[in-house]
Amino acid sequence: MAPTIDPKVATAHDLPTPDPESPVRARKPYRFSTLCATVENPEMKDQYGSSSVPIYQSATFKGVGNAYDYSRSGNPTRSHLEHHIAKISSAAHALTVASGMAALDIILRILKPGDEVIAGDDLYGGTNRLLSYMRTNGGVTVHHVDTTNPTSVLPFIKAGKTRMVLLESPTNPLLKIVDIAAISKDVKERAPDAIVVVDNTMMSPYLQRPLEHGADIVYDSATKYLSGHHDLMAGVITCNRDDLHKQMAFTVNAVGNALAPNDCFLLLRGTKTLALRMDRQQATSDLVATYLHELGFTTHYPGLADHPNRDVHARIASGNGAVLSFETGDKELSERIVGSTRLWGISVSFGCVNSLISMPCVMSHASIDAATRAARGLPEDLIRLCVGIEDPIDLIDDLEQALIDAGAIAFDAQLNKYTRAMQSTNDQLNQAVQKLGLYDPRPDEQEWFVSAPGKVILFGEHAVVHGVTAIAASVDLRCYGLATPRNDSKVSVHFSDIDNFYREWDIEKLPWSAGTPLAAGEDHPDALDQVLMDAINAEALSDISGHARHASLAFLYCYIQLGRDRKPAFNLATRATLPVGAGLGSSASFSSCVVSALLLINRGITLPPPPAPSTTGTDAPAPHVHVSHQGRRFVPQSVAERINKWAFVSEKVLHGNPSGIDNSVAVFGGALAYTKHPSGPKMEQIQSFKSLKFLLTNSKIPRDTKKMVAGVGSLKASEPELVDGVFKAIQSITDEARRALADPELSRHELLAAMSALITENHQHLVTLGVSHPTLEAIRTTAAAEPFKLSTKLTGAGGGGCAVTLVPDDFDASSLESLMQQLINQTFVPYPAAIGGSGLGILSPYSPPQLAQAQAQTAAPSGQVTPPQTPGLASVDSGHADPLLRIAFEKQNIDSLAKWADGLGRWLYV
Ligand SMILES: Nc1ncnc2c1ncn2[C@@H]1O[C@H](COP(=O)(O)OP(=O)(O)O)[C@@H](O)[C@H]1O
Ligand SMILES: C[C@@](O)(CCOP(=O)(O)O)CC(=O)O
Repeated sequence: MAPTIDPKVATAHDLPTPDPESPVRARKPYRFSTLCATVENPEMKDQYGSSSVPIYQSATFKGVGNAYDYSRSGNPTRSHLEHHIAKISSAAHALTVASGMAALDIILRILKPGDEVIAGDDLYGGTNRLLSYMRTNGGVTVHHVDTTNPTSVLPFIKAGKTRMVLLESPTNPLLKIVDIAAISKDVKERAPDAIVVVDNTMMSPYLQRPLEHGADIVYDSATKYLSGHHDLMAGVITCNRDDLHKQMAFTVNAVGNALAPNDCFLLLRGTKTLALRMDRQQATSDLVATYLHELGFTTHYPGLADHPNRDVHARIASGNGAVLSFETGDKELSERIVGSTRLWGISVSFGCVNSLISMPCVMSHASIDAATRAARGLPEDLIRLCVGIEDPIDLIDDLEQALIDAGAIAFDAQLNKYTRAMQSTNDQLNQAVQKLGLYDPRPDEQEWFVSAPGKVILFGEHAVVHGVTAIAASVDLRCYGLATPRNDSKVSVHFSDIDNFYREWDIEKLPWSAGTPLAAGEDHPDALDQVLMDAINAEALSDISGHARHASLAFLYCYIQLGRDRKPAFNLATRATLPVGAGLGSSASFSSCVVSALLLINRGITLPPPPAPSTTGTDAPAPHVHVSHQGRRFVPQSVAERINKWAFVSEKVLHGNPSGIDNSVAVFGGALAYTKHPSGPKMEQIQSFKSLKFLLTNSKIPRDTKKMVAGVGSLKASEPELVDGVFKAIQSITDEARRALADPELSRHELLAAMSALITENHQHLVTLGVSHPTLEAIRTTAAAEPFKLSTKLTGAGGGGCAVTLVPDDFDASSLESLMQQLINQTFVPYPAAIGGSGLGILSPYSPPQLAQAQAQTAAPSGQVTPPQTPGLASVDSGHADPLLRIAFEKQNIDSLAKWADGLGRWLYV
């Protein structure tokens, strides 16, 4: 290609609208999106007619006296880009440099010592930093003025002194509007030598063309809208004045910060879709701004009817852009909101196709000191939103979920919509919500109903205790825990599944002073407090033995550790649809129920305000649509993590040295690849696991996880080589299983074959570790025999308990029936299991009408008050503190327990 113009001496651009075809019907000028998409420079035709401008990735050009010699001074790809930028900006000249700040640097080098600059007071932090540098090192005086009011600029415009006026409209991040046209006019009249410079990054040439309103130089950080994908850094400068262009082109060449060829190409490509992206981004911004405004947040966006100087903006710009900001009234609340979003990326910058969220005071504007920020009215709690091209419903849903998680909005049952919570601290929020009659803020005086699933370990049990990765998933069998307040000074437990065990303790007689108390809110250390354990055993459990003693010890240990401040009086009733002690993680689901009830009662965790009623997404008007959560995801991650840490403590009391995999599955649900680690477990959700079908068979041989785990520990000590070899082999089995489950190219048939082989292999290693049992081998043999030919392994601690059999998709119902019958004939209990469901659930405390209905339907046996007697309980003023619920829970048939619990109201899940 032979360039025909000298890029260093550009001429004013004619917009490349074709010449009129006839004097009667003239061709109209191209509109903006056409100009963007059409990269054409009639003076630089490509020799091959390439549709896309080639990248001249060359530092030097051969020959002497040609148009290009060295890429710092000029490069054909850059010439194309600069031509294109000038064209879409309706400018005579464009320069492209390494970043937006590089562009400002080039512009500020026009200044000389002694010059005065007038700049806005709501500037981007980087602009502010460079101006401060010029003040200290360049002998330049900078006046920061409220440019939103043109008259406040007037006193600073001094003929012969003012050399530059730096404007931005709308400002970032407060979206203040500056009348560029009025100020330019004033400057030209009073200081004709002064140059008006406009940072147009917030608008891009699509929405605003300051050169048409009197500006001399316009610059953009092209990292933002012009490129649009956050895949490059670039700055562009446009102007109509030849002298200024010449001076700045000289500086670009002299300092060597011109844009590199590859980035020129990317930027050229990005600009082609500028109008398209911006249309979508600002339409969504309008929705988001309206949503926040209607919730009652102070929202800054020029599209809002009450935005100050909106009329000025409408005069100089043709759109509102895609940056907005809002205030919450509380910096910590803002931090929680920002931290709770998932779709909105926490990042500086804007203008990208992906939506971003940030807090300017701690991010983009952190380089302005706090006192200056305060003086310039930049709120510390301000959240900036930079809207991308994602689906607006997803964006608003994600934002709404974050506002809920952070406690910024609450559901108003009367209005049937979310409204802004009055204040932000928990107590203030509780007061506000209490005033609205939404939920009882006295958690120790209300009933809490919780549940957690059991689990099946598919690969890696026992080895996981010693650092090997295991794969486990939740099963659709759960433990339920109901905490009912008492109005005496006793705490009690009722374990229906352990011989209907019931025991109560005088709260004051428990060993509160034994051991080392934890500070309020402190996490439990790794090791259990043995002094406290011994004291509980001696003082509260001396006459109890077996399962009931272990379960009571776990309960009392956590009760004392978590309840020192409140010493709450209540009864905890537990029941499970899971077989206890059969290797399906009953202890972990029990532990998760115990500690979540204790944490709720003691305010160790708090729930966000209530969720909106679910809709299907089609029947409600956007943007108040809920599509992503049906009670799921309601319990925030931080709350789930805290519950999981305490569930692990309870598991340690029960099991001595557990890996933590069982409680993690009980709390988080789904399927997990889990690896124990000194700095905290590594967990990864496995999605594809859910589609596999299993048959669980209970051998009905009781065994004790603690003893089985200890047994493997002793074998490891006596035969380290053997056991380490087995662990290594198990690690490669779990690695292989994870690879297979994640491999999209593996056919279903191949996946099932691989899983079957790995199951068989893993079981053999467990046999070597000595944790199988003749009954488990019998189950395996039955399932492996003709005509079934299925793979089985023990699951969990072994020594009895359950076996798990993989059931292929094409295994017909009658064969399954016949296999189950054969197992039943051998006195085993088989059941097909659904896996991968929800983790920990909490029955919504927000007085669901269904609850009252369910309670009304539960016939209370006449005159019966189940132990403990709780006179006066009915007077407890809470959502559903009613002894009838406890009676119904304890009397419910085990087969209908899950259904009954589901029917009580809305469950809020992790
Ligand atoms: N529903 C329940 N109620 C009371 N305690 C329970 C319940 N489920 C489990 N536990 C406690 O967990 C222990 C069983 O743990 P473990 O032997 O590991 O069996 P699993 O393999 O089912 O987890 C019981 O001895 C008891 O202490
Ligand atoms: C044996 C083990 O790997 C799994 C738990 O077994 P069980 O579900 O309690 O039978 C122990 C552990 O990981 O803590």
